[in-house]
Amino acid sequence: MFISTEEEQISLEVVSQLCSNPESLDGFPKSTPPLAVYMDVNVVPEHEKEALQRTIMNLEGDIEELRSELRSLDEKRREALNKILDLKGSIRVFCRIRPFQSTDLRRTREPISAGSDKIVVRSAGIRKEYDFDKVFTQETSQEDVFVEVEPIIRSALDGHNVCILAYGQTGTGKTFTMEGTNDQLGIVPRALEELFRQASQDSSASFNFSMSMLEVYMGSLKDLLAPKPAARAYETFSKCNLNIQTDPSGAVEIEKLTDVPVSDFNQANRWYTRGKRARSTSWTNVNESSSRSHCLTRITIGRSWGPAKGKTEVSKLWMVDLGGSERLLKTGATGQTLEEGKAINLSLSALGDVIAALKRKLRHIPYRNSKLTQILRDSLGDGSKALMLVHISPCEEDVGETTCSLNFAKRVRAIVSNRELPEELQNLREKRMSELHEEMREAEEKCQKVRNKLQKAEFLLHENNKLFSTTYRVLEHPEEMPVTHIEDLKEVTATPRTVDKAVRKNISCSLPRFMTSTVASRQRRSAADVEINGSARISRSGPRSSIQFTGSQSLSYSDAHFKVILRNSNMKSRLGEQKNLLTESSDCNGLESRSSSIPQYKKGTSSYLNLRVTKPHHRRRMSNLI
Ligand SMILES: Nc1ncnc2c1ncn2[C@@H]1O[C@H](COP(=O)(O)OP(=O)(O)OP(=O)(O)O)[C@@H](O)[C@H]1O
Repeated sequence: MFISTEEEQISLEVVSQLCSNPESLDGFPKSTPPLAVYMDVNVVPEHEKEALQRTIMNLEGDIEELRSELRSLDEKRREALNKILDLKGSIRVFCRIRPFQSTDLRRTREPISAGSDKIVVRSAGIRKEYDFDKVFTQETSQEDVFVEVEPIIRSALDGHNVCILAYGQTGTGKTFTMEGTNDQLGIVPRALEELFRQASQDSSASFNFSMSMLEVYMGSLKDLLAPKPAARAYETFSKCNLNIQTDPSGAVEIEKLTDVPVSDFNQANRWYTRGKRARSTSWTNVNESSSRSHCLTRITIGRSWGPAKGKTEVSKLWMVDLGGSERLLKTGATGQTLEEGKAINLSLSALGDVIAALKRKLRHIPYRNSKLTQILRDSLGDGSKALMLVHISPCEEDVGETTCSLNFAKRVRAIVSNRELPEELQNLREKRMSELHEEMREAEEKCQKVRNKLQKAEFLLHENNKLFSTTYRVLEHPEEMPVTHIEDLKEVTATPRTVDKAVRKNISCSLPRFMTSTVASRQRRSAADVEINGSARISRSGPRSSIQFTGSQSLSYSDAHFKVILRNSNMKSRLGEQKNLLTESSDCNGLESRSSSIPQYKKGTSSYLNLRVTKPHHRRRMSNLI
């Protein structure tokens, strides 16, 4: 700490030395051996600084270890989840039955009966059974549906391409399942929320998200998040006919498709609402129902992990509300409606072919047969996960459509159901499944424990770093000094002007004329004072370091010892003993350059020198002054 007067800045180090050795004031400096003056002074002893540095280093080491432990646990959890999903099948098919509605013709006999993974249809004396990975009955809530969907969303965060498709006859609840309503949110908004929630909890990786929405209508692609003029009018549709590109690695990109970065759920949800609005208004010239097209929402997930988050990978989560499947003969569609129906049926049939080929592990997968399958190519193939939700109506009059949808599901499922496996294999599969679930649960539990430890260690590191920087940086940058220091400094610097003007006047008078302050120097000084006071105000509102200086460690100009020193220096000035030294140091250049011309015994030890030298980095604990 140093003290600033009108004409001199006096190191408190000198004050400290002098106060602890009052005799040195007499005949100073020639009558006493040179005092040891520490030019590089710190408020806190060096060993405390080192201890704090050691603590910080240890904490940094701990954090690195915890992070790597978290990474390997997360890797275990990912592997287990992946195996579970693979065992369950990388393409899974669920069925959801829409509840009866007031507009439905209710018959006493209901053609559909449901089990947890089975649907039975009875119609015209024929009974047909369909197996599913999961069946959602009319009572199933949106939340219960999402619980089953959630693991596949986690899998998208883990780096897999994922595709969730809602399939079914018009009016069976595809949009209800995907979008939902304001009070019964569907899969898309829930998935967006879940992605951001899980990403924020995953400290083993960092994530960034972007979002696109497009519509496939009669084989053409339309960007739903494009700037408004391009999205509004039907005439501009052709301009929105985007091209699908596939690179040699098989990754699909849609040329010029708007891809907006989204940083939180609210932002993503706003874009989603905008895309839905664009979908519902964009085709009003062409058709009245949005079910004439497929609506695709894509979330691109960038994941960085590993040491220094150096590894990155990108995955895609597609959520698709497919166009309604129709039996064209039954609806008696003609003209444009007939063409739309044909286009939808063709693309749905192409989708069925692709999924069935993938299920059967065929060598040729017919992706090229429709725009829809070209777009989803890299999210339906190897290493990706797909979930199809087939929607059916509970009504008797829709039983034909229902059977078509269930047959489609049977085809894409294309696996031997668990019940059809030999008992031994069934048991093995079940056993492996429960082992994997246990592995995953354990890994998740451990992850949580490590995460808690990591949080604590990071908090401690932050606090120690704060302590270090407030303590040691302040020593070098007094303007950043915590409030108690500032108060001390203010007391020391302000008091002379208000309390001890006479002392300053004496000092000033004792100096040769060329050493006294000019108008400009006074202006500079008052500007600096304003800065110090300003800093003090700012610092007061900021957090305080846990290392605080006590009142006893401050020194003011009203301090008796200090006045003695000032008087003494004043007296010596009057005697002209300082003249040479003061002249030498008055250029305010570095001490090094001056010291060469100073006799050895005065180098770094002369209190005279210190009385004159301004060394803003110098601070000294004041407790030994008292
Ligand atoms: N599980 C459900 N619970 C409550 N209401 C539902 C459910 N499924 C569908 N509905 C209601 O049924 C009606 C038709 O649903 P929706 O529009 O989602 O069908 P869709 O298959 O998307 O039709 P389209 O193919 O024409 O787009 C809506 O009013 C919707 O709210």
